[in-house]
Amino acid sequence: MVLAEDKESSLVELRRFQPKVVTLDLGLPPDPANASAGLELMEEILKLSPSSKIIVVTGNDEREVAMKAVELGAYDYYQKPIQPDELKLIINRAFELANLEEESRIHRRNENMRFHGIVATSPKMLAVCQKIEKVAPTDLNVMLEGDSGTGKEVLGRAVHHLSKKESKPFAYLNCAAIPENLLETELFGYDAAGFNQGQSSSLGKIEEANEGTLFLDEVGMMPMSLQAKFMRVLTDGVVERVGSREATSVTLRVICSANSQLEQQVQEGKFREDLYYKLNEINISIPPLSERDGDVVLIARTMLNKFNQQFGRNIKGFTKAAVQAMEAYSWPGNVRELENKIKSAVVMSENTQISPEDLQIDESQLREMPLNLRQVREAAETRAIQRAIVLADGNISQAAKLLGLTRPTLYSLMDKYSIHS
Ligand SMILES: Nc1ncnc2c1ncn2[C@@H]1O[C@H](COP(=O)(O)OP(=O)(O)OP(=O)(O)O)[C@@H](O)[C@H]1O
Repeated sequence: MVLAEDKESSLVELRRFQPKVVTLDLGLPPDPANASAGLELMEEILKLSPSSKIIVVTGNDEREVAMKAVELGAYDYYQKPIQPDELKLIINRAFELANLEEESRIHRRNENMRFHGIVATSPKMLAVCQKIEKVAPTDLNVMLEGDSGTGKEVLGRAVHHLSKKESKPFAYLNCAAIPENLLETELFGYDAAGFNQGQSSSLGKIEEANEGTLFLDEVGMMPMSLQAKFMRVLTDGVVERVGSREATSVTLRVICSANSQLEQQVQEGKFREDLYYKLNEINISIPPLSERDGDVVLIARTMLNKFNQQFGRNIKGFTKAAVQAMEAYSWPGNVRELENKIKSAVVMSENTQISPEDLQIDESQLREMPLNLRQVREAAETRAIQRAIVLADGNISQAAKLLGLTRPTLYSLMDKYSIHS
């Protein structure tokens, strides 16, 4: 419990402690008989800490003032003389409500963060998630472009789960992982009747995905001969299995992933232009991890929890030096590399906190920092704010406290740097 005797000291304590519940006697010095200073203070408290529950304490004959306070945002009022047991009851109820509201805020935020397995807080990735939400319900084909390990597959699956086809099949095929001669049967299926080799017929991924979504990973690796055949599936809506002349109707939405060289492949005649445009109805470009301010630490913490559970470990967090190293590292292998480094650190570390050595970060890959002072300051402020928000689990009051700022100042900085909680 924190006590304050006047307006100034109560505002100082409020900034320091961000209390969940405040009891406020409206009769403040220097004129305790007049409630107007008390009401003004109440409004200031609510501006600084909107989630605080304020219980105003008024004189016995000040019911009207009490009602006015409630109208202005007080949670409840209590008329003197004080009966400790009664007041305690009201205070306990206020704490319960404040806790419930906080839980629900955390829950809502976690829901947002767990956007189908995608952990993100950076403006760039939040913009990608917004695009995905927008495009998912349309039936347009989507091309996800980005470097290896940036999360194209998880995002592709999110498109399917957010689409009208969620309850329909989702079939996945990695065009780079299957030898060229087997890719055709994987994709189009196989009809044993056309051959005499004792093999049984099989359904291809196209038919498997019928009425749902087909995800083609690394579509740029599809050989030219199959590109022509696949283009026919998309334009005519029919598929013929290898060894068969019979055409089966299919309706498909295709999501594919590609690296940044696909457009060049098209220019060089190595990938069909018509297929490229058919698959690229919507293009979503996924930024490398090094361009996602604040994501590294957030993803690292999420993965630490996941691997602690998976491997029965109890590593508490990251040392300051580890956080700095993670932020300065360029992550050429993107999220997959981060995932692997955290996994190996969780399994191997002998410490309670993960150190830079546990992460085996290659120091030659640490990024150079800019020299321009404004840029340095802005980047540092952005990172510090994002880190504080992550450490405070999204609680802005808590984050402001960690940063030594007031909530309104933090909000205006978040606005300035387009940081979302
Ligand atoms: N934003 C994210 N939050 C949490 N996990 C992620 C995120 N992005 C990727 N991952 C994880 O990182 C790993 C690599 O992601 P994914 O396979 O989707 O990348 P990719 O771009 O398809 O890679 P590649 O091009 O090499 O196939 C996966 O284990 C995935 O779950």
